[in-house]
Amino acid sequence: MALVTTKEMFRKAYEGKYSIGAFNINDMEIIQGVVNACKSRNSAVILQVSTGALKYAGPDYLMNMVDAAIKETGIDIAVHLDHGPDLETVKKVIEAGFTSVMFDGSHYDFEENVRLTKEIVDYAHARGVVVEAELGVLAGVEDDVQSEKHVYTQPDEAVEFVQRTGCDSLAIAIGTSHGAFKFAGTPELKFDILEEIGNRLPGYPIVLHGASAVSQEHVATCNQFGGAIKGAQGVPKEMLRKASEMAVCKVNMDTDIRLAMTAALRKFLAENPSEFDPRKYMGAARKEIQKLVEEKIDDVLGSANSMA
Ligand SMILES: O=C(CO)COP(=O)(O)O
Ligand SMILES: O=C[C@H](O)COP(=O)(O)O
Ligand SMILES: [Zn+2]
Ligand SMILES: [Zn+2]
Repeated sequence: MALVTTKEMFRKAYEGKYSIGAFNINDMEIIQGVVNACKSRNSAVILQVSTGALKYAGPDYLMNMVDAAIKETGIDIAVHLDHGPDLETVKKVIEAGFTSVMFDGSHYDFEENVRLTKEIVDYAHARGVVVEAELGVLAGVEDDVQSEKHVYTQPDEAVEFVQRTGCDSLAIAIGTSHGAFKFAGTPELKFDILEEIGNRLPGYPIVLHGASAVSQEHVATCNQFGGAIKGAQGVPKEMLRKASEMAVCKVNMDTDIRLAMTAALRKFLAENPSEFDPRKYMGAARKEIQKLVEEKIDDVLGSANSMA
């Protein structure tokens, strides 16, 4: 049982052809739902914190809840900064005890991304913290930057980028995007790019952002009980499974947690109109998150017993 970096997790995941789930955390119920599922499956996990979550909950609240989760469950947990924008934020979370940071320089040009990422890597490695970087741009809104089209990661650039920066893992763009509306038509991912990067960087862990599957059941439940979420579509489970068997070692999911939580809350409150005890409705949300994460481990990630 420990607070760990992702180093050993990724080594085992790569060899075992599975991936580790990286779930965004914002409050206690999300943390508990996720780690209870991981405990029940004996799975390692990454809990990741966006700058929005840092603002909402604060690094110390989140870190102390994660410490409690480790104590309670005994599972291996890495605490990771998601889409870190600058060195200042990186310094702040390392100070709070995070074991892994992402620097997202994907919206800079290649040379600037290399330079800034290298600076973060030097700072983090000197403190025993690992670094995820990003190359290529996901379509949609990312880090407050809107991109109409995917800018797929070029395998040549990926190899050069990893060699020059020394980053520990790399997020690539192969057609996924953030949020609940990933594809207008038939879902398609560029597996040829992932395959080539995997061949050119053997043993190197690749990260897939925007990897929520968007449960149609959760969307339907939201809509049945007062929601208005139209045309939501995620990455098909089989594609995520395939990516996990390839070089992808970290699968990022936030939207799926949001949908599970919202569906459970809407349903509970609609069906129990006289109830106003937060422990009842937040408890229902926590339970739904746990069920979601257990299904992820079983059907998508393949990370059960990764603690053994
Ligand atoms: O990539 C993510 C966080 O970095 C989350 O992606 P989703 O929006 O698909 O859940
Ligand atoms: O990549 C983005 C994550 O889904 C986090 O979203 P957020 O910035 O709204 O917390
Ligand atoms: Zn980005
Ligand atoms: Zn992301």
